[in-house]
Amino acid sequence: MLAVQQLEAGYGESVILRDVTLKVKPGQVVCLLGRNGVGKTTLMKSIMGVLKARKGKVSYKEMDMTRRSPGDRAKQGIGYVPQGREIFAQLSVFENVLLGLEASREKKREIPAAAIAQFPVLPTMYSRRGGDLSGGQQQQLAFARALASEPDMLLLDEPCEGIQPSIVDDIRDVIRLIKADGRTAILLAEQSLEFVKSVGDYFYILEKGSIAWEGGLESLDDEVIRHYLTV
Ligand SMILES: Nc1ncnc2c1ncn2[C@@H]1O[C@H](COP(=O)(O)OP(=O)(O)OP(=O)(O)O)[C@@H](O)[C@H]1O
Repeated sequence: MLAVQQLEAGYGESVILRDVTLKVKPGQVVCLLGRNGVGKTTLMKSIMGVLKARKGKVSYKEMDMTRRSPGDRAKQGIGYVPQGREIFAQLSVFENVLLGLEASREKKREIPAAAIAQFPVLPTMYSRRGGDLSGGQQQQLAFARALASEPDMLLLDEPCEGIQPSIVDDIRDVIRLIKADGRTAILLAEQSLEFVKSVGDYFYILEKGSIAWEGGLESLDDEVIRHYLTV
């Protein structure tokens, strides 16, 4: 479904990602792990097209996306919940969700019920400004905005960062529901091992901008964790 091949990307003079190759199959939850600053967000941005690849290829559903715009990638069915959420503070909660509809493949007028079903608090806040919501509520809004386009691939960049435990549990439930439904694949960058182990099917570990390890849940043992993830 998603294939990243020998990707190189960076900022200005600095090369951050080198020779990154990974795959996400339909319906799979693939987790991207690694210590702070190894390049997880840079990889997410490169897959979404917010950051241009310098070398290598990003393909989605067998289509070469490497030179396509982020909007184009969204229209092909890639949803993105960026790190830090990037809610439009001055727009209302409703307008923020509507922005997700803009990315839909077909021109839809109504927010799909499934996009907000897991976040019942959001409709009660539709007229409030996005910037007035708490961090956890903003994260729910970022999910709803991404789900409004009914993506079949969802990029989640550290969705639990700075979020209170009850909302983390809600996010876990949403990911599990998406997984059980089987229609949307997920690439999840996350620091919390406990969280990724509870939802992930397959794991990649980034170290200094390259894939240093990959494997299934059973092989993500204490030795791997100590070697690549312990700070
Ligand atoms: N806009 C930018 N300009 C220059 N360098 C950047 C920029 N964004 C990130 N970097 C650098 O790229 C490297 C990788 O950062 P990135 O945010 O991708 O890592 P990460 O694994 O997502 O880290 P974290 O878990 O802390 O979010 C870091 O050294 C960071 O300082």
